[in-house]
Amino acid sequence: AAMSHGWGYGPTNGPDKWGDDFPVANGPRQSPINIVPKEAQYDSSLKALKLRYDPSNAKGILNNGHSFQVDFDDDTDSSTLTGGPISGTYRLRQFHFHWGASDDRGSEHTVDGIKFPCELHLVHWNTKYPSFGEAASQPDGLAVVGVFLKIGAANPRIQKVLDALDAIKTKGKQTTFDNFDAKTLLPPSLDYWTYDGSLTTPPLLESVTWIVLREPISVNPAQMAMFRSLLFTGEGEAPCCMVDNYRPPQPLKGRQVRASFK
Ligand SMILES: COc1ccc(C)cc1NC(=O)Nc1ccc2c(c1)[B-](O)(O)OC2
Ligand SMILES: [Zn+2]
Repeated sequence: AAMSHGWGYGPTNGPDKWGDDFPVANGPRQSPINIVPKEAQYDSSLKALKLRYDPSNAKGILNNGHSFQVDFDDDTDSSTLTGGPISGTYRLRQFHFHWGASDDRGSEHTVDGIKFPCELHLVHWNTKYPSFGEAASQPDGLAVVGVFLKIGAANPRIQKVLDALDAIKTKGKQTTFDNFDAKTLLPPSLDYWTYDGSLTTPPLLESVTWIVLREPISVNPAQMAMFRSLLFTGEGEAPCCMVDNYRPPQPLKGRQVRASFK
């Protein structure tokens, strides 16, 4: 039955219910997955990732009711992803995160069953298509770089993003966010696992080449708490904390996970 109040992460509209409105939820290339490093195949033909981001492309930051995202101007090829497992040029459109109510969970991908407290997704679309929307419905339309966050030392690079969250506490709020270099959010090593998958939120389109970095970045507990200060709900609604906005791992269904490193 159609979800009366839209999809979410609660007991009545969460990941187990998404298949009611989005049958592709049970498709052959759903995401996220549990990554088992020992079963990933090293592929020497995989190229190094090349991320060239122009900080001036950052436009705004938005609470979309499921996460928050930083949006970029993707009208030109000034912020792009090339190399890695993909061919052609993919443009950076936005990045966002998924996180838990406590540090023991929150990531979407897991590694040997381990959940991280948070996961960053940098979303890029294939410029062989005329727009993001078009690309999102094509099997090679999107390339998403996933980065795990672990609890450790404070991360000065993420602080500018976290300091903007006060202004977008409730669903639908957005504010300007300029001059931000998303490359500063990446770890020193760009070693990655890659596999063919999907959006991890409805419409769950099977259009994503996933590129999950092996090395996490760190945030300290106070920074992690700032993620948890956001609300799923809009202004004036009964407040519901934005936490546990992650989909659990989905069946691999015979897919191969490749590694860019030995
Ligand atoms: C209602 O949302 C839409 C409507 C129309 C179109 C064409 C796309 C979307 N959604 C969308 O792109 N989500 C989306 C995009 C990229 C990523 C994820 C979700 B993720 O898996 O969390 O990480 C990578
Ligand atoms: Zn995501």
